[in-house]
Amino acid sequence: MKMLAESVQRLTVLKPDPLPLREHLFDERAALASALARAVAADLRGAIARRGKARLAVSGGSTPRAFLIELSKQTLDWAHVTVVPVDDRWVAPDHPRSNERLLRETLFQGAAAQAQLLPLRRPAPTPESALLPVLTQVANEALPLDVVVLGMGEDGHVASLFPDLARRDIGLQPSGRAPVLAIRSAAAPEPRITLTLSAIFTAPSLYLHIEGAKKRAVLEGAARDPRSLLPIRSVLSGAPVTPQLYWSP
Ligand SMILES: O=C1O[C@H](COP(=O)(O)O)[C@@H](O)[C@H](O)[C@H]1O
Repeated sequence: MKMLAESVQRLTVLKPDPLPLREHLFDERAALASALARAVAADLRGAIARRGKARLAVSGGSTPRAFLIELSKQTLDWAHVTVVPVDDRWVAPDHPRSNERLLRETLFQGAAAQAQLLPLRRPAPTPESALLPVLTQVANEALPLDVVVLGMGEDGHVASLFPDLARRDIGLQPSGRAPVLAIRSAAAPEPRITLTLSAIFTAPSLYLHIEGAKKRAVLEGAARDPRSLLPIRSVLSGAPVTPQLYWSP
């Protein structure tokens, strides 16, 4: 495994707005996937040791596939782990764009299939019509989280919190009241459902899993610019813990 560097850095030169970020940089995606899986598994074991259960929220999309497969191979008491996607697309669970499908195909394999999956998507026509039962179940069974692994789109979105988010007052507030939000975005081809930052920020371990030079430039731009309205900036500026960046080209 090659790791280029690991350090705690402040990713801005614009004072007074230092944004702490602990960086784990790799030159290969496979090395990143196994290192991140080991780190997340250690956090989950710690949570199970402390309180008998662990709650994990993971991102969807294309980036986390190798990491989720590596995580499924980690030895831990999976029967005491609850997994919730940080967001999902409002499509059938067998649809190629379903984040729930990604989780079932990758993480929920072998011993890890004993974990409890808490899907965000329901067999209802719209995310708005299912919001109350989903929100209630997330609040009761998934929060507070122990570990969150957030991806990021090239437009700076995290989970399904897009730059054109209408309800920034709910989705991006560090201590908002609603843990779940229904999403309609011009950037997304389908309706979505997502955890809000107030739900994400309940976790004492927050990882950013970001791959590629373009996404890194977006991240660093958002970290440098205090006026940035990108959702990733709200993560960096609002997180109550130091986010850990796992990055590879
Ligand atoms: O739509 C989504 O996008 C982001 C980033 O996805 P990627 O394909 O660029 O890795 C992801 O984190 C989120 O969970 C997903 O629903």
